[in-house]
Amino acid sequence: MTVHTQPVAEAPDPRSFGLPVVEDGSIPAELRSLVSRVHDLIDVVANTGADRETLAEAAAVVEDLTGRLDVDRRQIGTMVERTMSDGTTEYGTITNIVSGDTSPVAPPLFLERVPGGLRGEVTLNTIYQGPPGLAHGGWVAALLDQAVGSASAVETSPGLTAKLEVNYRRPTPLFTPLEVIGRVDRTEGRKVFVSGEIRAHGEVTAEATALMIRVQIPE
Ligand SMILES: CCCCCCCCCCCCCC(=O)SCCNC(=O)CCNC(=O)[C@H](O)C(C)(C)COP(=O)(O)OP(=O)(O)OC[C@H]1O[C@@H](n2cnc3c(N)ncnc32)[C@H](O)[C@@H]1OP(=O)(O)O
Repeated sequence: MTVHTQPVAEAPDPRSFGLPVVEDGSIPAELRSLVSRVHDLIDVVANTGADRETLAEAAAVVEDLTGRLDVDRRQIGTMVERTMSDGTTEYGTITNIVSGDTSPVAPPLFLERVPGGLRGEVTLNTIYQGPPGLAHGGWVAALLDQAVGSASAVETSPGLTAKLEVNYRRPTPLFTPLEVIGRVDRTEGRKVFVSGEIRAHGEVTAEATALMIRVQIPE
């Protein structure tokens, strides 16, 4: 068995997989603003007590907007290139449901490099509600999957999750800053063993171990 503690490969350029890449700085501020407002809209719509006339008007306005915006769709698999605070270049899928720049559903989770992995902070609203006032377990798993998958990508090279085990230690609250951590524990060829956790008020609410399989880079 070979155990690597150092990066085992250069991060591949997604263009070599035939994927389009946009720089995060080239995403228009107006689009970022729209994404943020639609995120708020989803939360409001899920909880509104507005009267029927207002609801009908809102549905018509949203239908009209949807039609106007449904032009020039990006190619599926479009990636965003960003430079992390330590200078590392990172790639992420632009509509990634957890951290995509243009996904209105994403919390979003932005992760920064720390020794051995990545760390981020996120606060969840009712979009992510499962039990009353608490995060849905599937979303807790999604946050952890993203954190450990991204940690694996920046510490070694990108891969897919082969196995993810989550221990739910405490309920994960909504409207509370959450610390999300992912790290690489060891690598063995294409296998990357990773772990992570979510903390609320410093207490671990969920922890995960996972196995990532690094994708093979085209020659
Ligand atoms: C450039 C692009 C940038 C992208 C940026 C991404 C950012 C990341 C953020 C994303 C975050 C979100 C992340 C997501 O959402 S990833 C999306 C969710 N995951 C998937 O859809 C993955 C589906 N599964 C597969 O595609 C294949 O099974 C994979 C690719 C995983 C392996 O199929 P592949 O044909 O390639 O490999 P192999 O079969 O030769 O196996 C190789 C080795 O691995 C061992 N093994 C395999 N499976 C398991 C298992 N379950 N338990 C234990 N061991 C397992 C196997 O025994 C062998 O070991 P060894 O015999 O060598 O010792």
